Amino acid sequence: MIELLNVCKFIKSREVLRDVSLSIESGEVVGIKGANGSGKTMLLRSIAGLIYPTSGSVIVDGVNLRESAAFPPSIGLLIENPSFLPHLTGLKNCELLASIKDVVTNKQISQCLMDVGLDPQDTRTFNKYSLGMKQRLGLAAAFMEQPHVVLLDEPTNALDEEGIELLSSLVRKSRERGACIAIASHDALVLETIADKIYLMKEGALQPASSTAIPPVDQQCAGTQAEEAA
Ligand SMILES: Nc1ncnc2c1ncn2[C@@H]1O[C@H](COP(=O)(O)OP(=O)(O)OP(=O)(O)O)[C@@H](O)[C@H]1O
Repeated sequence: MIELLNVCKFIKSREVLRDVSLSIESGEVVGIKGANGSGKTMLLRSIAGLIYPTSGSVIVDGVNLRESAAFPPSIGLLIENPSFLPHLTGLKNCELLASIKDVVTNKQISQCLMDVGLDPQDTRTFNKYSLGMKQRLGLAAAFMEQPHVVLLDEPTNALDEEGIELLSSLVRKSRERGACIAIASHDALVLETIADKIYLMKEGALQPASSTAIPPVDQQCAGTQAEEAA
């Protein structure tokens, strides 16, 4: 479980997170939307233990990140541009990353590449990948160890329709196995499709997003009739 309590973060006297409280349960997908520079990435970075709050606390799977100076024990991250070694293939890059924890087999890594629509046998090196292929590889790396916490920053960047479908399927499967998932995205439609709850980040403060859903047809008619009557 992820729990943020009254998190404030100042960077050079600028408040980039303002009294943010948020909890994400196991098996829950939380979407975060908001304007450029509103603080979405900062929020994800604080959950990942990449920045510490100036005040307040971030507790991930029972670990208070600031107190223990630790990273969350089981985490998959796609934050900003995924960086890989340019002269290795996608498969080799993932195998190298996986060797750090050594919790997945090469067969599972190949399967994860296929799950994002990449060919594990592709001999092209990362520097020959298209933007969308790079993004897909970033997603494969984030999901390959089946982490309990998954943080995705703009995961639909550069993805085509098929890529977005595959991403949605990976998110659904992770939710089913009980992962806590946070997704920051400008793509409101994708968030509405895959998130259980959606929040709006505004100038560092987090608030529940008002629904942008189209009202049911009968209500639309009622509205039109009322306008006509008036
Ligand atoms: N390395 C940094 N040093 C200082 N301030 C930073 C740094 N990175 C981001 N900021 C500031 O933190 C605030 C929040 O930035 P953040 O990257 O979280 O926004 P965002 O909502 O993810 O935006 P976008 O939609 O453009 O990705 C902005 O005011 C930004 O200028």
